[in-house]
Amino acid sequence: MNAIEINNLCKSYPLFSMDNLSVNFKKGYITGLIGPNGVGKSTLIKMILGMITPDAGTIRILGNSMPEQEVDIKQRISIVSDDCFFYEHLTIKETGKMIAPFYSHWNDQKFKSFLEQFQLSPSKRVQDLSKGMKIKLALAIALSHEAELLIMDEPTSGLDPVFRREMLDLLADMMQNDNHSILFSTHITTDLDRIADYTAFIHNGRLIFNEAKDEVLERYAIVKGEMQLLDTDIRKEFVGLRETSVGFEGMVDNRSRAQELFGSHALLEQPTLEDIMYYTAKGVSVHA
Ligand SMILES: Nc1ncnc2c1ncn2[C@@H]1O[C@H](COP(=O)(O)OP(=O)(O)OP(=O)(O)O)[C@@H](O)[C@H]1O
Repeated sequence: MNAIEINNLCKSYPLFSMDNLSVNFKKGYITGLIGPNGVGKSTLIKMILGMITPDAGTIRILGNSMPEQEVDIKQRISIVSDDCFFYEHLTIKETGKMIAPFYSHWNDQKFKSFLEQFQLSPSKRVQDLSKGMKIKLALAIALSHEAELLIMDEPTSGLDPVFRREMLDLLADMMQNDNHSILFSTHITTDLDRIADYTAFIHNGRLIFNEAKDEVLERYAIVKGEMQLLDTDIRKEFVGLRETSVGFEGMVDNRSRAQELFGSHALLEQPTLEDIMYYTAKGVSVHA
């Protein structure tokens, strides 16, 4: 069962295009959406949320079609992003009061308890909140109306490491309930190391992979060796390659193939999600 199903989604801007992107995000899991700057993560999330109209393609969320069933969908999802809009002149308490009637499952007790936990004073005005505090407010709202799907666009970028950790723990707790799903777009791949079950990697408007995180980390490998191991054919095996005067370091997307090719002549290491992002973005022409 999928929380989000995207089929043949297209969107073109003068200097960017997403062509026929198809991807499903599984229900009951946390999927991390990763990719370098400007590859289309926010564009994808905004299309999912109906904030941008796709040129073509279909989007289904929790079994319902966007935008046709947007009103029902919005009751069942929560959004946290650093451009969540709040009225600047309202206090936190007034903001909660204003938002509550929009949700049939709003839980005011929960909202108050998150404000306390996040050390947000109800009498403080939105205009006086820091960027990180606004994210905390968005999260308190998001977690207070029994949403089944939480969509987060770069939620941790304005947060200090202490609250970031606290937030990741909260999300992990939320996942104890099988009915919940999270789509979490971020540059901070270490956050995903901690909590993501699946990782979807987008590059230049294309989906590179959407797989269980642990399988991705096992499939890819960093290969380190001496320059004489490289020839034209071997170079083509690399997703990304970085050469120095003393040797090379590159990434392949098939660890078993690399083991066959290099045997004990090269060192194979497990990459991090950040390595995978770096080498895929840079390609084979990286020189140190
Ligand atoms: N309204 C727009 N008009 C023209 N180009 C746009 C518009 N919105 C986004 N773009 C372009 O589309 C591309 C993808 O942008 P998007 O914000 O989706 O990237 P991103 O992967 O979320 O990046 P980041 O990680 O930096 O937030 C970028 O090249 C951006 O300049």
